[in-house]
Amino acid sequence: MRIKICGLTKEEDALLAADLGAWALGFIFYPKSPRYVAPEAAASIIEAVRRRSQNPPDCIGVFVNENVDDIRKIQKLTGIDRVQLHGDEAPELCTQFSGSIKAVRLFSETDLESVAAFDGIIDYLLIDAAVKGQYGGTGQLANWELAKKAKSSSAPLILSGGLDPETVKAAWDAVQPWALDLSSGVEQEPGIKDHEKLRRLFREEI
Ligand SMILES: O=C(O)c1ccccc1N[C@@H]1O[C@H](COP(=O)(O)O)[C@@H](O)[C@H]1O
Repeated sequence: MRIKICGLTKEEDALLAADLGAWALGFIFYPKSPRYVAPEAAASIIEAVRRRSQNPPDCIGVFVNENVDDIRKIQKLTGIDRVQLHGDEAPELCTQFSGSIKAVRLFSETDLESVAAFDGIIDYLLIDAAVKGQYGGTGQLANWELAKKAKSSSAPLILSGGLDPETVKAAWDAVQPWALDLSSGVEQEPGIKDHEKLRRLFREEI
């Protein structure tokens, strides 16, 4: 099971997720999020993870409708491995970044048409819950039936949205994604991870 742990703001949480075997760690650079982390703080956490982990996970920066120059500045400052574009970014913007993850919220079947436009441009397609007025970190489940249909994309699928240690197995069995992404479902409070929930998650046999 490949797992991304997102919304990290503390070094000890990131180190634990890395030690438990997370495939990727996510840092939210969207100022309106309660999980926002300043780029300087993220840089220090990423440096610690790379120095102290045997097998350092991919470090991913999450952006919402940010401009290309500001994303590049944060990439350079933090050393993130990839960007996750979690807003209304057009395919043209995604072409500016190699190895990107594009998050898509599927409200209905018609939104599947927008997924096709990213074929060949992105490295991973992330399906998140569709909640009007919120870009992510909602704690709501995505529509797994629509997520399954999005697997027709050429990009490997990462399933996200409201997952926690209790729901990951059902999500994995139902959608068979390439990876799962968890944030609020392994928190004590926004931005602070619950170590017991993280341990329970990685004990799940999927
Ligand atoms: O976590 C946030 O606050 C956030 C804000 C804006 C865009 C994305 C955000 N997080 C991403 O949302 C999904 C699902 O989160 P959850 O498991 O439902 O809490 C995940 O990919 C986070 O990276």
